[in-house]
Amino acid sequence: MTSLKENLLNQVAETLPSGGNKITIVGVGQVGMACAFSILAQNVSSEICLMDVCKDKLMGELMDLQHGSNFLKNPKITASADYVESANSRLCIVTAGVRQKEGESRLSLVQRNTDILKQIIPKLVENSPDTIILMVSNPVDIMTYVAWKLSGLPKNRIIGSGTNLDSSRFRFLMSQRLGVAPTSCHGWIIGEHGDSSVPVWSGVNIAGVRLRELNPSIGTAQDLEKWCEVHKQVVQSAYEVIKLKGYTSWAIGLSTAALASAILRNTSAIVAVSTSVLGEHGIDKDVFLSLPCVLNANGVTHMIRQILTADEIQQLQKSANIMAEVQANLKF
Ligand SMILES: NC(=O)C1=CN([C@@H]2O[C@H](COP(=O)(O)OP(=O)(O)OC[C@H]3O[C@@H](n4cnc5c(N)ncnc54)[C@H](O)[C@@H]3O)[C@@H](O)[C@H]2O)C=CC1
Ligand SMILES: CC(=O)C(=O)O
Repeated sequence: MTSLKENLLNQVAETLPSGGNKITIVGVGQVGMACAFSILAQNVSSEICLMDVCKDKLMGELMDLQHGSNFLKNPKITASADYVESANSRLCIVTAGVRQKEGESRLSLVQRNTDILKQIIPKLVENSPDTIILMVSNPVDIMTYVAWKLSGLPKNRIIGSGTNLDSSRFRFLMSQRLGVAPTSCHGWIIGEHGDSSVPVWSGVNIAGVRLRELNPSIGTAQDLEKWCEVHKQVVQSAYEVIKLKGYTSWAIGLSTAALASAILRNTSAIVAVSTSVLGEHGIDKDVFLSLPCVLNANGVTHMIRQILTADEIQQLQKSANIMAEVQANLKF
């Protein structure tokens, strides 16, 4: 018997398996779902594959998102615990793993999340050998290094969400002090996404006016206006939000969607992401840290040679040494 579907649709060609902008998100916890929602709501991709080991949660999240399809741009949303479903992904975003408890540092998660990545990264690459991997799981700089080692991919195609989020927090907090929009406050946080992050006070500017020219001690202990508190608040942000609501999610979801957009739309946006920094600013360790990078369909294609002060370089090298020390004790 001919089905209703066959009577309705006269097939004239095959449907392609993928539209070419597929994103796989591994881990459907608070962060993975905030990434998925931001990507779908902003129409960054029309095809999302969700993956997790927790099958009930995976199916629940899948159905809940699918039921909103009518209010989106007709995305194709799938979910599976089998990595075959992730095949042909342009981008794989990894948010799987444990998160900090109240007061716990990101670095304390390192071995637990390394062990989890061993189950994930090789399977992603096997099914999507041309993919770009965007790491979000913490400690993100070290997890990006681990993913690079496990994947065998070139360094330009392994990226960490890094200090794109810290820089956004910095710009928001500056905007609160100055009463102008966050996007009009220009400033970069580089180095570790975490406790040793480096604020580039020498470059902070509004409309090209460098704040250090107006206040030469900005960011230092001598500054009477205590602008250094803004960076302290950035470092404390995650600890504070985790204390209040148990986890952070919306800001990292939005930050990740912006990075995914730069990759899928090949924009060459300049963003602070975690990348291999061996040889940059005198760093002699094989570690991943954030610097302003050009991000496009080939991943990180360039790093910006920021003009840093001697103190900023020293802080960056300190970040690199901390990363190298933790990496030396990792069991792969
Ligand atoms: N880079 C950044 O700026 C940020 C990073 N994070 C990090 O993101 C990670 C996830 O955080 P949340 O989503 O809040 O945690 P969560 O506990 O809500 O979700 C983690 C998910 O990972 C899944 N998972 C665990 N092992 C897995 C495996 N082998 N394969 C597939 N899925 C697996 C779990 O089932 C769970 O659904 C944490 O490491 C957290 O520290 C969180 C916020 C910001
Ligand atoms: C948890 C974390 O890394 C953040 O929100 O910055």
